[in-house]
Amino acid sequence: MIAETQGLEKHYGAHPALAGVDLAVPEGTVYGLVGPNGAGKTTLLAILAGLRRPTSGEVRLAPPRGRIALLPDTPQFEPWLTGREVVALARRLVAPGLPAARVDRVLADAELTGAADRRVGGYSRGMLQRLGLAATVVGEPELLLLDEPASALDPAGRREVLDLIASLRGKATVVLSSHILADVQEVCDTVGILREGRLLFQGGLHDLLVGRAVPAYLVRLRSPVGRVADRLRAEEWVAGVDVLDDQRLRVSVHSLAAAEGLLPGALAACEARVISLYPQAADLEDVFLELTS
Ligand SMILES: Nc1ncnc2c1ncn2[C@@H]1O[C@H](COP(=O)(O)OP(=O)(O)OP(=O)(O)O)[C@@H](O)[C@H]1O
Repeated sequence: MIAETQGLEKHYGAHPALAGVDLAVPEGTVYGLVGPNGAGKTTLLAILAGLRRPTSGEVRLAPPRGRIALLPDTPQFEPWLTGREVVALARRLVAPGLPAARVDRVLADAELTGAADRRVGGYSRGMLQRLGLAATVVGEPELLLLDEPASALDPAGRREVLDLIASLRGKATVVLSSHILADVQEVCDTVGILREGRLLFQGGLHDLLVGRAVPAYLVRLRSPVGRVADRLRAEEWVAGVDVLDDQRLRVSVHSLAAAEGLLPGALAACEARVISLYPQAADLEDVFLELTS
């Protein structure tokens, strides 16, 4: 593990923001810390970064402090500096030994080459977030802590930041916090679900999704769906059928593997004219609701 905590607690006055967190971040993963507002995500990241002291519990970090970088949720830069100056300053502070050419390299990775000599006071939110990432990775940290890196951005800005984070896989370990579950599902391989200062689940995204939310098939038909829905409901391997509109059915099943063999035959038996048939993977949002409700 590159980062671990044991029995971590943080109280603000009498309020327990973290109530016994055993975090385990495997090296090389993109770890998504998810939870609703106030769950304790920022507090946990700030403790890992050494910016806040825990009330009790242990923190074990494999890299030295200098190889750990935190990007806060709304990075602030002096507005009169240019993007290049911001990143150059970060390099001089955290990794003076690295070649200066690295500044241009990370600016290019963040797609800021064209804007590098403009003052950051005129940057959009998405550009500021990408600049923050560039300034965070310029020192080649081993562990990157990103607090809500994409949450405040529009879809295009989020896309760019998520792509940038995905490109870090294999180069560094990333822990990012988010309350946007689709982002976490897309970019993370390990997930920790935090609620009211407690980890409700921690492990591989795949392990979380498999066997939790009910698996289902989305079936699109050219023929009327009502009769087919009634026939399928009678099958014991079918958990339920929702009629979504006059062409589409959502067929929930007990096991995708069993349904793979049985559903085509059942549709053929009703002489249904099938346009498409898709398995619907469980969604982090469903599982999150199931775990936190
Ligand atoms: N400096 C502080 N003083 C007092 N209470 C605090 C402080 N910082 C956080 N809290 C409280 O601790 C709890 C956890 O806050 P934290 O910011 O860590 O959660 P979060 O999951 O990051 O939430 P958000 O998504 O809203 O940023 C919240 O109830 C918050 O009000």
